[in-house]
Amino acid sequence: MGSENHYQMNMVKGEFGYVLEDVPNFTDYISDLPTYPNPLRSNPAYSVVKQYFVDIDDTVPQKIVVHKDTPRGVHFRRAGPRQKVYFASDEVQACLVTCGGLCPGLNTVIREIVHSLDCMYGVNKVLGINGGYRGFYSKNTITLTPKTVNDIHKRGGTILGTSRGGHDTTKIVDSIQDRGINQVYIIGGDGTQKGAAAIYEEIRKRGLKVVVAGIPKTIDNDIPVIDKSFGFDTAVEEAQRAINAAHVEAESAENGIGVVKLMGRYSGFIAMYATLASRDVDCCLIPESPFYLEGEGGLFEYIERCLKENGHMVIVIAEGAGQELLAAKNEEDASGNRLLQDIGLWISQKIKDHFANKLKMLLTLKYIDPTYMIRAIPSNASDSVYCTLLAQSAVHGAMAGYTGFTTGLVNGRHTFIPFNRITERQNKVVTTDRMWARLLSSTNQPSFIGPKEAAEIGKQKKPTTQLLDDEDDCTDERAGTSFMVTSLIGCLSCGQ
Ligand SMILES: Nc1ncnc2c1ncn2[C@@H]1O[C@H](COP(=O)(O)OP(=O)(O)OP(=O)(O)O)[C@@H](O)[C@H]1O
Ligand SMILES: O=P(O)(O)OC[C@H]1O[C@](O)(CO)[C@@H](O)[C@@H]1O
Ligand SMILES: [Mg+2]
Repeated sequence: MGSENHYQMNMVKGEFGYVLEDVPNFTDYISDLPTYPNPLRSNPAYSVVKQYFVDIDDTVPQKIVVHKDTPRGVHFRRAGPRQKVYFASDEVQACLVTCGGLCPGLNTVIREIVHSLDCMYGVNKVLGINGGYRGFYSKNTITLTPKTVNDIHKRGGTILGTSRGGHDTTKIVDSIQDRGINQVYIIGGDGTQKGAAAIYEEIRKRGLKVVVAGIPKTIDNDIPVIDKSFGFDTAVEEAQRAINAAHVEAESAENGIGVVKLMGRYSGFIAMYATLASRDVDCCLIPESPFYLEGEGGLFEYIERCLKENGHMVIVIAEGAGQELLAAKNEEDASGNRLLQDIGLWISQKIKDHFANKLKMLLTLKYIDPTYMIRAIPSNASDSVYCTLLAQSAVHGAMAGYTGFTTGLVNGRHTFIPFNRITERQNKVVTTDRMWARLLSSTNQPSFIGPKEAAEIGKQKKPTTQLLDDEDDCTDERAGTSFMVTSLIGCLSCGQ
């Protein structure tokens, strides 16, 4: 076994190409810390469960499809309760913060962290940071108890409020120190996890016994490594209502077209899965697959064909699709994310103009933008269970002295993932993988790839049985989970 220690990740190498990308622990930078038996041992609910505690050597492979001679590859530490903990119950002062955009399930995660700390570990000092990162140094905190958070999972949004921008590492860590906080739970997307990594690094530099635990939140499902993010199933489910409405409108009119815009700034997962689930969608446009309007193989030609054949059609478009076709806006939000133009409105106008002016064809187009309505609802049943398990994993990890980690589901198992693995790239739909092919074959839409480009892609293609090893390939395979979408279709990223 060899090992390399970095601030954000401890890499342990074993035999047969085994690699453990381990998360930091207090023991990496603080010596002689006292430990305590896990209070769950005497908890009537859990004490009877056989093998309740996770073995120190349990790890979860990132790739589950292997050949007999392939290296064992990257593994992550399995989440779950440990025999020993690094905090006495009355020593813990925890805090929770939510950052970035809204997502179904935020309140469920908040509730479950507060409840897990209390019911499992007897921790009852928990603060809520108001209004995202800037709340650490510019707002009052709120006290969170099992009673005050008891019903919040039934509501959308976040009871703590959220914001973009305002991440000031020094001020945040000063505030953590001043308030005597020693467990920080940070719920948010890719930007938030980058901010959490900076907070963890500063805490470590100061040598503080303070856990930084991330819970990945992204309605767009744009966080890599994990099987999927909470709220995604809910978003796909809720999107069906908008697609159904668009279909009803389109079907009821002569040459009816329904256009539905769904969220997905850089990743078109919601649009892709909502399309696959619906069966009423004739065309799905996502940021990862550039498209064009005019000429052979273009969108207008396809629309004309659909209208001739069926008399109506439904188009789903992700908000980040086709942005290159619009005049650049060059504006950013407070976190530095590029502000997008309304592609749904733009494309609706283009379609109307084309059919009225060029083809002199009468059509009825209805544009539906349900994006914020979808984001604002509470989590559905399967996401609620997922949120609960993520929250419990974060609490178990924190109590066991792990820090600088994000909790996440990898191949259906809960794991602790180093921040740098979560923040180094974005999860995107891979248009050369099977899932996008399934979508194209289900809608019959053009691939918008010219014959020349297709030949190029064909040349680059690896043999079909080759296992995927480099970072652009699918690293998100998962075992069948009980979740609605994943269990039916497989890997969200690559469609294996
Ligand atoms: N590179 C970074 N370093 C430190 N903080 C960051 C960084 N990127 C973003 N943040 C902070 O993280 C918070 C959330 O970031 P952002 O608005 O990009 O949302 P997000 O977490 O990516 O969620 P989503 O994009 O899903 O809405 C903001 O307060 C922002 O200042
Ligand atoms: O309007 P806001 O709050 O900046 O959020 C919009 C963005 O947030 C997201 O929902 C991600 O959280 C994106 O899909 C979307 O582009
Ligand atoms: Mg983001």
